[in-house]
Amino acid sequence: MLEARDITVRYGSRTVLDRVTLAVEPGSVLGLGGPSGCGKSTLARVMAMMLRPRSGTVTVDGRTTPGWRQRAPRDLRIRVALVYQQPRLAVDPRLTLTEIVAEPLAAAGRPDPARVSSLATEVGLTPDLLTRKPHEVSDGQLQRACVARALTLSPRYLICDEMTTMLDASTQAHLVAVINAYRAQTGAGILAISHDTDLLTRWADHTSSLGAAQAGEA
Ligand SMILES: Nc1ncnc2c1ncn2[C@@H]1O[C@H](COP(=O)(O)OP(=O)(O)OP(=O)(O)O)[C@@H](O)[C@H]1O
Repeated sequence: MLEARDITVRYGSRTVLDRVTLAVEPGSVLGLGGPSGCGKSTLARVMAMMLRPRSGTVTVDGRTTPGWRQRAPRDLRIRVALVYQQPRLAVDPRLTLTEIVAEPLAAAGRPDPARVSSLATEVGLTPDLLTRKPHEVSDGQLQRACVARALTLSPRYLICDEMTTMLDASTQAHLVAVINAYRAQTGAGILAISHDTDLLTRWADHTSSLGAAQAGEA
């Protein structure tokens, strides 16, 4: 289970999350909705151990992270992958799509071109696209690369933060299908964050909502 417990986050004097608790079960899709600005992306970053909360804990399969960002143990961090809403802000513009997909494997010191190639095929990237750089492809094509990149190290949990909001319906359907297949094969747990209640109803086994009250002043 990926569990956030009693998470409180403040930006300056503003409390964005106030003792929020949320758990993602292995093998299931938890949908998380809530109004714009209520703190969904903030919670996603905390659960991926990329943002240190003011208080609260994140536990991955029974292990509570002792630190955040680089201070979280690497083997714990790579259990949780995050796909962002805006792929252009999530990639190095100098890299080709192949290099983007391969990044986590390269960083781990174990390049695996066969895995990169099979993930690229799964997400629907053709060989001609793989040699291009981000400015030469569409948002949908780039997001396909970001989904493949998120799966390279076989995370136990995948957080999709408004992953398909900027995409056309067919790319959205394809990427949701890829993630569902990954979940079925591996038993991974998915946190699907979206303000699109139709998408969450179709995709998630359970849904939860961060209330507007979370966005109050401290
Ligand atoms: N680094 C930051 N510094 C200060 N305020 C921030 C920071 N990041 C987010 N905020 C503010 O915190 C609030 C919650 O932001 P967050 O992105 O987590 O909400 P959200 O529910 O994901 O919103 P949306 O659905 O619009 O993406 C917003 O008011 C946002 O402006």
